Amino acid sequence: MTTIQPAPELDLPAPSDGAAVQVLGLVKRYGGRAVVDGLDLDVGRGEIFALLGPNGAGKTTTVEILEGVRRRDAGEVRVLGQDPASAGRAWRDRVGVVGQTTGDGNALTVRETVDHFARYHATPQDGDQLLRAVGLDSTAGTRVDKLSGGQRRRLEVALGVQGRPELLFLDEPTTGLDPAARRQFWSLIEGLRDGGTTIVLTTHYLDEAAHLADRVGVISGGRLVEVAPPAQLGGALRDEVTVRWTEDGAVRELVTTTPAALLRDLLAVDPLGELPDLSVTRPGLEDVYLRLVATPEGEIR
Ligand SMILES: Nc1ncnc2c1ncn2[C@@H]1O[C@H](COP(=O)(O)OP(=O)(O)OP(=O)(O)O)[C@@H](O)[C@H]1O
Repeated sequence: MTTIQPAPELDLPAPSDGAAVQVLGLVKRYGGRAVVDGLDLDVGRGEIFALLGPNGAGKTTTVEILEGVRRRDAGEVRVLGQDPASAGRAWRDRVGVVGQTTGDGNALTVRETVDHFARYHATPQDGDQLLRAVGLDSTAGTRVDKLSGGQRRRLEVALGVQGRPELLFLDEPTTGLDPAARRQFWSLIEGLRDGGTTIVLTTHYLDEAAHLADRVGVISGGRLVEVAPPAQLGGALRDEVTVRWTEDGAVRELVTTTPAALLRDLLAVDPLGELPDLSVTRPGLEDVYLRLVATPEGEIR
């Protein structure tokens, strides 16, 4: 059985004030088609912000523009107070990036890789501490091309936080990790947040967004359709309760914002009657999310 250890403490930068990310009217087009289409976004310092959205919604494009590795066609972007399109080396040192996994390996060991990349940072994390934090201390002598997919992902996360970034971008960080490794990763991220690091992550896992994020932004068709703390996502949609029961052998279903009144009305028809198989269900995060990203025709955008 795998024991989930709390992530060891990392040595982190002191938090500073002001917004970490400010985006206004961001547009990115490919071949005349806007894949990011007037996106506005603010992320506060010290916040964990999760971008959720279906395949092709524009998450990676947005995050890569914020990282300064993709050009935008229009809009204002400030990341740690600077425009990433023109920011220099000193800014790059303050930003950590963990992109979508490449699956590439090399003949260096895990430890050699960590030591190699340490040279690129002014004040890198201690290598032993870093490998312990991502659960790779017992794999330090293994060649990178011999790692499992999940172990490689841990190494990529280690390299992303090695320079003690003030702001960390994580693109689908736990894709390919087993449940225990995901939990360990979550505690690593919480440790970073507790130390003052701002984190912007993209994910397809609703439980991950619900567990980690202070706020979730739902992106669909290149626009942010909603931003809220996970428990408040969907606003009024959350009040739409589904009441189900069986009547004359058939399942009946009604959606209402006033379930008590509906039940009173149903029982008033036959006060001594029963409502077999009665259930009253509030929508979960997944129901709300699917409604937010659906087109008026009910398809996923
Ligand atoms: N270099 C490119 N040239 C042309 N189209 C692109 C390019 N990169 C991305 N796209 C298109 O832009 C749209 C948004 O892609 P993006 O990768 O940002 O989506 P995503 O929300 O990250 O999706 P996923 O969840 O699948 O990773 C998609 O339709 C994609 O095909």
